[in-house]
Amino acid sequence: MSFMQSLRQRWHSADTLVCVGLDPEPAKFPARFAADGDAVFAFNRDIIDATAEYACAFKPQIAHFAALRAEDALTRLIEYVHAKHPGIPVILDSKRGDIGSTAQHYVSEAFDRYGADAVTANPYLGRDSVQPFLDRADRGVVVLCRTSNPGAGDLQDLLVDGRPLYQHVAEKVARDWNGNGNCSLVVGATWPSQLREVRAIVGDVPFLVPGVGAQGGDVEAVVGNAKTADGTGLMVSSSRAILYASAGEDYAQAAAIAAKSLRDQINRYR
Ligand SMILES: O=c1ccn([C@@H]2O[C@H](COP(=O)(O)O)[C@@H](O)[C@H]2O)c(=O)[nH]1
Repeated sequence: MSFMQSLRQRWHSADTLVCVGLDPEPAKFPARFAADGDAVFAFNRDIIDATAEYACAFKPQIAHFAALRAEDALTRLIEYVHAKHPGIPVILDSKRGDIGSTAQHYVSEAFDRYGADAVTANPYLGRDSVQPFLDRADRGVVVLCRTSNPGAGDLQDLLVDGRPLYQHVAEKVARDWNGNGNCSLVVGATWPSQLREVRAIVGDVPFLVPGVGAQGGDVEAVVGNAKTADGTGLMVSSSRAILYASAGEDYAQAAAIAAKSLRDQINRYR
């Protein structure tokens, strides 16, 4: 099954638009992991098991693993999701982008080395840099459009032909790059009006929406502005607010409660 088919099936079968972000920070792990040489894997595995029921996708962020030299844990975690929670797609958040010949290696990294179902991609280098990702029709390509960070507008809002650059990205992806139907867009929860604008441009193209939870994005505004007509179309992503909901022995239970609470809040406004 392709990424898009898995995602749509998961939205409906599990009735959830929550994407659980996996951003390991060992300093925030509960004390029991201090002496565990495989803590990055073990902590994330527990979070995955606790939150799977509420997840339409998992999103490991590659820098959080690479900085810890924990690429092996990342590989095993993606395998673990596929084996223990089949049907929940994994989005590797690596925001890759380079000339085509190098991009091909980023494609292999995400899909062949790590086995991810989708990957985040930076459109800044243009069509040929994203093409190797687009060609993997069974995998998802999640293109940065209007990111959640405070400085997102520095470049993404620059006017080109009278319209902000992020709107051009949205239009290009929806009209030109999505021939295989495997594209989605990153639009931050912290920008409600931009969510609405991008939705109006791209129709039913799914959004990965980081920025709720620790970054303070408003869930009601996200859902109201960005859901599709059938009440789906979103992967509302939260990492720290779920992962580190408790630093005590109840960390997994607290993560489950946080994920369930986000799912319920989203569903209230769908
Ligand atoms: O625009 C973007 C794109 C990616 N991210 C990533 O999402 C998570 C957010 O973590 P929280 O703890 O829920 O704030 C993180 O991995 C970012 O690298 C983003 O925040 N904004």
